[in-house]
This record gives sequence, C-alpha cells and structure tokens, in this order.
Amino acid sequence: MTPAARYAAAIDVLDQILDGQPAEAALLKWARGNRYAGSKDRAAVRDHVFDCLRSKASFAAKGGGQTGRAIVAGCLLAQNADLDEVFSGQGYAAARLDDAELARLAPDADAVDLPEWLLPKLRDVAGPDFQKLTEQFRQRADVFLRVNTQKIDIRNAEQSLDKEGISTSNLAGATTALRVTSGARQVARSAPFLSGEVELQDASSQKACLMLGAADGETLLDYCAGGGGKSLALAAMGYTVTAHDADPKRMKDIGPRAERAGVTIPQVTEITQQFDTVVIDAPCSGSGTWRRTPDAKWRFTEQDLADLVELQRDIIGQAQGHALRRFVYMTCSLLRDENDDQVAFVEASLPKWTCVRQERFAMDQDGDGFFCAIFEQA
Ligand SMILES: C[S@@+](CC[C@H](N)C(=O)[O-])C[C@H]1O[C@@H](n2cnc3c(N)ncnc32)[C@H](O)[C@@H]1O
Repeated sequence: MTPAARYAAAIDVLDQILDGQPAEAALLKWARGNRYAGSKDRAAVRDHVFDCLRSKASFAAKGGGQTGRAIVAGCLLAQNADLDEVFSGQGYAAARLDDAELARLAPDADAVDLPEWLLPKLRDVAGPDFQKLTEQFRQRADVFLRVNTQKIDIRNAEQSLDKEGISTSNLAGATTALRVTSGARQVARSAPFLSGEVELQDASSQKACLMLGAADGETLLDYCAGGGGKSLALAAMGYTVTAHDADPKRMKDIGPRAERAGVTIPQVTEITQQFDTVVIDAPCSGSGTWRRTPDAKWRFTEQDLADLVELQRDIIGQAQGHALRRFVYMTCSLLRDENDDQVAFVEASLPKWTCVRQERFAMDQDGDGFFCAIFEQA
C-alpha cells in the first residue's frame, strides 16, 4: 500500500470508530476485508488510527470536523505534512478535499485531548504538571519488557534481544525493566520472549510489584489476576502465587505464560484458604494507560467511574478477608476517586488495616500512570 492508501484506510477505520465501534474491532474488520494488506501496512494503519484517536479533539479542531477525513487532515496539519499528497484522489488515496472542506481547515486551532468532565479531576491530581499531563495523552507510550531474573540477568537479556534486532535501554527505578528502543514488533516472536526470559510489562506495573519487597517464602493471592501480568512478576520475585479472577476465562493465558517463565501458578475460582499477602489489581478506568487505548478515554463516562468506585469497594471488602498479613491495592488509574479516596475508604471502614505505603507513578516517558497502596494489620 502507498502511504496515501494507508491514510485512506485509516479514514475508513476512524469513521467506523466514530460510529461507535471499538477501535480493535474496527481495525480487525478492516484487516479481514483487505487481505492484500501486509503486516507493515496493518501496523501503519493502526499507528495512524491510534495517533488520531489520542489527539482526536485537537485534530478535529484543525481539520474542521468530526469525520475520519477531517481528523486525518488535522493530523497532517499538526505535522506540517502535505495534504495534497494524502488527499490526492489517485489510486487508492482519499478523494481530494473539496472547497467546503478546505474552507473549514484551521491549522492554528487547538483543543485539550480529553473529555471535558475529566479535566477538573486531572487538574486536581497533576497540579502544576497538568499541562505536561495533557501533552502526554497525545504521545505514543514506549514498550517495556520485564526481565525474568530467575532465568537471566538484565545485561545478558539485553544482549540476547540485541541478537534478534531488538534494542533496549535500562530504566532508573525499575531493576527488572528494559525500554524497547527499536524492534518492538519483533518481541513476541523472539527467542528471549518465547523462552520466558522476558515478558511484556509496563515499567510502572513492575515498579509497583517491586514495592512488595523480598518474598521470604510468602504465599500470595492475586485476587484480580486477569492475564497474569502481576502474578508472573510476583512469582519471579519468589512469591508462591495463586491466581483468582471473577471471570475465569480471563486467566486462560496464565498457564502458557507461567510455563514459559518456568513457574507454577495455580488458578482458583473459589478461595478456601488464607494467604500472607493478597494483591488486588482492581478493575479501573485504565486512565493511566489511555495512551495505549485512546478510544477508551473518549468512551469513559461519569457513570462508569461511579460504578467502578463501587465495584472496587466491594472487591476490597471481599479480598481483604483472605489476607493474613497485608493486602495491596493497585490500579492503572490517575484519578483520586479510584486511588487516594479508596485508601481513605479502607481506613474509615476497615480499621484493622493501616496504609503503610502508597505510591503514585506518573504517566510519562518512563511508564504508564499507576497507583499502589500497601495495607498492613494495625
Ligand atoms: C486490571 S484487570 C487485571 C490485570 C491483571 N492483574 C494483569 O496484571 O494482567 C482487573 C481484573 O479484575 C477482574 N475482576 C472484576 N471484578 C472482579 C471481582 N469482583 N472479583 C475478582 N476479580 C474481578 C476482571 O475480570 C479483570 O481480569
């Protein structure tokens, strides 16, 4: 596909998303309907769509409308790119911009790329860094790997990855983490990944797991285990991990991932014992990861947030009952409602627990937004 044809495909996919389809479903539908597109084409179309979704409001303002064509036009204006090359009408390129569309272009227009109702909440959390935070929402997030230090040390992992064309660099504050600086798309096919020496995991999630400290033979229940990201990181730290999730189907990847990593992680649907530590990686807005799932930020509503806050409280109430020594509450959210306010809720309603440590990881070039609070028996 030519560069212009890739933009034309992105316009079609964006129109489907604007009609209410989730981004992944719209991209999959496009790929199935256009089998001639190779993996590089699919990756490029995906990148265009996600870039446009991250900056949807500001691109729509520049491009003069809420359509795939206007948003892509706004994207090109933001990059000072040549609109005529992309909207050329030649071959599989998008049709030329008509006079009405040209008249609506506003290269100097701008907008905050977040839903209006969330702005006071994010201003409250970010304080003087609010501007920086809004700018971050427009950026692509880096890919990070977690080195499985039970199998390989970080220096040898870097060398093995390098042999496969994957360049990495170290990261301050996370002894297990590598930033992928090139070759990210090769990771899942590479020998270090397939042999369980490295896993894909954001750096902030890794830092939160490291907050739990040395395992000292402790048993640990991962109460909201999902695909097992935290379970695997904690098993690699030496914890004897049991995985649980309200939806057992979500745990289907844990078996193969654990096998690659060389650990055993039993999965349970009913909990019949107590654990030294219980980890609650709670369902949340995911606002700290919206650079990776930008359509989610536009769909998220105040009612969604209220429902999540209630669900998180229910889960805390259930899960803490299985903890002997401590429980750990985590979210990949930036919002106080899901973080600090839940710490206050625990301290007010469950007086046997005291928060002994909490960390907020900013959403920046070194990882997603993340929150972790550790509670011990008072
Ligand atoms: C943030 S995700 C977990 C991500 C996972 N820990 C990881 O690191 O890959 C939250 C999980 O909580 C689960 N969940 C939702 N409600 C729950 C409940 N009432 N009890 C236990 N798990 C629940 C969801 O099915 C989802 O898999």
